Amino acid sequence: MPLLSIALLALISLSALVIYKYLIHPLFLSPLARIRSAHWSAPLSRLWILNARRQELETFAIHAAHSRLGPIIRIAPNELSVNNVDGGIRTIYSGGYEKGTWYSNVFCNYGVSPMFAMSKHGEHSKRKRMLSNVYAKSTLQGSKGLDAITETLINDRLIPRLRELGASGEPSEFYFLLSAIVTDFVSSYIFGLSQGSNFTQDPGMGKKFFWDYKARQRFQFWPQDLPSFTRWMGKWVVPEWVGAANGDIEAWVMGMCEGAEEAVRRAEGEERDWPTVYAQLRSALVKEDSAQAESEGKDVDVAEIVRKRKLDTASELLDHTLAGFDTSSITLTFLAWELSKPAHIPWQERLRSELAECHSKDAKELDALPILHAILMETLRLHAAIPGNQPRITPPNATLGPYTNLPANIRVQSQAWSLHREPTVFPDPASWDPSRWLPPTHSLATSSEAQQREMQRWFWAFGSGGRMCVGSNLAMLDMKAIIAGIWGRFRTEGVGEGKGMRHNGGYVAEPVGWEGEWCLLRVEELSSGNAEEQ
Ligand code: HEM
Repeated sequence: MPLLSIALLALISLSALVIYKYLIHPLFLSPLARIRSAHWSAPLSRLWILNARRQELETFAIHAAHSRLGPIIRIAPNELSVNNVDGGIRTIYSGGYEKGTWYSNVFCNYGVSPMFAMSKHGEHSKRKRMLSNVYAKSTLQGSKGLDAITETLINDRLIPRLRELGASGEPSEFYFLLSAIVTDFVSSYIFGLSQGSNFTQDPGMGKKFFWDYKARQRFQFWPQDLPSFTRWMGKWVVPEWVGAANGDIEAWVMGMCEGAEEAVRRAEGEERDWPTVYAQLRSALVKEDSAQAESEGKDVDVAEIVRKRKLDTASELLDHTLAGFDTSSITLTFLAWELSKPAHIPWQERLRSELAECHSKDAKELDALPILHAILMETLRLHAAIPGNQPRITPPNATLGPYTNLPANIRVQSQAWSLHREPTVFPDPASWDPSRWLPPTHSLATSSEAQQREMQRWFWAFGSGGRMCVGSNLAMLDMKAIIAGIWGRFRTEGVGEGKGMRHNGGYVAEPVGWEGEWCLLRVEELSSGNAEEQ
């Protein structure tokens, strides 16, 4: 056979193979071919979804596609999005579907994975068992240390700061203020009040951290979705200053860890200065490594274990600090904005009356207030801080809704944005209406008991299953304390058109801002009534 014919034959075979692999199989033969596509190109390439992710518009693109095509859609050759509870989030997030590398590509600190980024179930659940107890509702509500932290943060930091802002007569940026107070809250519980941040009284430091964090977040797409390409392109896609900002955050958290370690060694002082989460993780890691050393017949050296585990500890607690700061500040900023709209002033007044009736304002009592709870739940629904995709990887022979025998290693994702806008569950889903969450016996309630149960099943602000938010109870507690601290004695009013309060359409939905402003509010201190300290 002449050489030319052999080459031609090879070329034809290669072309046939390429056509089969990249056209015929994904379009007609793949088990995913039965599933409706969000975009004509989705069965053939990831370009459409990657482009939406790069522009941080994915959440909206996926939502529009679900609204058109139903609860299970194909968004790339090997990627699905699912917007359903039964046959959807209940299957995907209740075990068996691992996290994959999407999280570990960016959520590693000091080069070490915290539990959030651990891809395998075994190591993740071991770490989660070490920490769940300090974040349990009963632990938090019974913690004298947290009680004292709350009192200091609200009475000595937040209220005086609001008073200053009110007295100035100028509108104030609430995104900064709320970021500062939630960071102080979460870092004080983790590391102890004296070791935690004090951004509320030092807004300059708070802003530095805020901008370092934004730098870290803005370039996440590249290493997260295109890790090999990013390694190859380096600073051409992720500028060097992002690494520097990240380094500053790591150094700051390491400083808090070192302060907490000293507090543990001193083992005395006020309850509010005890580093609850740090001490718990330290003791669990020491226990684990001591057992290992004993089983190998070696001496146990606690100081050496603490030194060896320094980065594991810091990485875990950096993640909790950032998770607590970012999500709660976004939620509270949207809440402040909603409550300050002229149409929602009646909700502000109802909240104030409810708070006036509540005397001790301890965590348990605040938790039981229906209006406060309804306002927060409605904000978490409409303005979920993590409304974007939470990807997982299918195990072999997975079943999702009517689709059986799905292959392993398919990326599947759900998003709170769409679950929370399901009109059959949340009527008039685009409107902020706390009354839907009020108990059916309340005079302003609009949902029956059965509707409330259904809303709870679809409510996904904190995720679900084994990877659900470990800090959800702390978040609810600190946000309720902050809301009570503000609207118990201050009135707020929106300034301008709120153009900055549009959601980002990525994994996290912070308000995107407009000309350097997010949520500008005017604050006024009320002279009477609810002015008791917490
Ligand atoms: C409004 C406040 C909060 C919201 C809306 C929120 C939301 C979430 C969501 C949706 C997840 C699952 C994410 C995923 O799998 O992709 C998550 C996980 C997590 N959150 Fe939160 N969170 C909040 C506050 C906090 C706080 C205060 C902490 C601090 C302790 C925290 C620590 C974590 C951690 C460590 C995980 C990973 C859990 C695991 O891997 O098992 N979060 N959060």
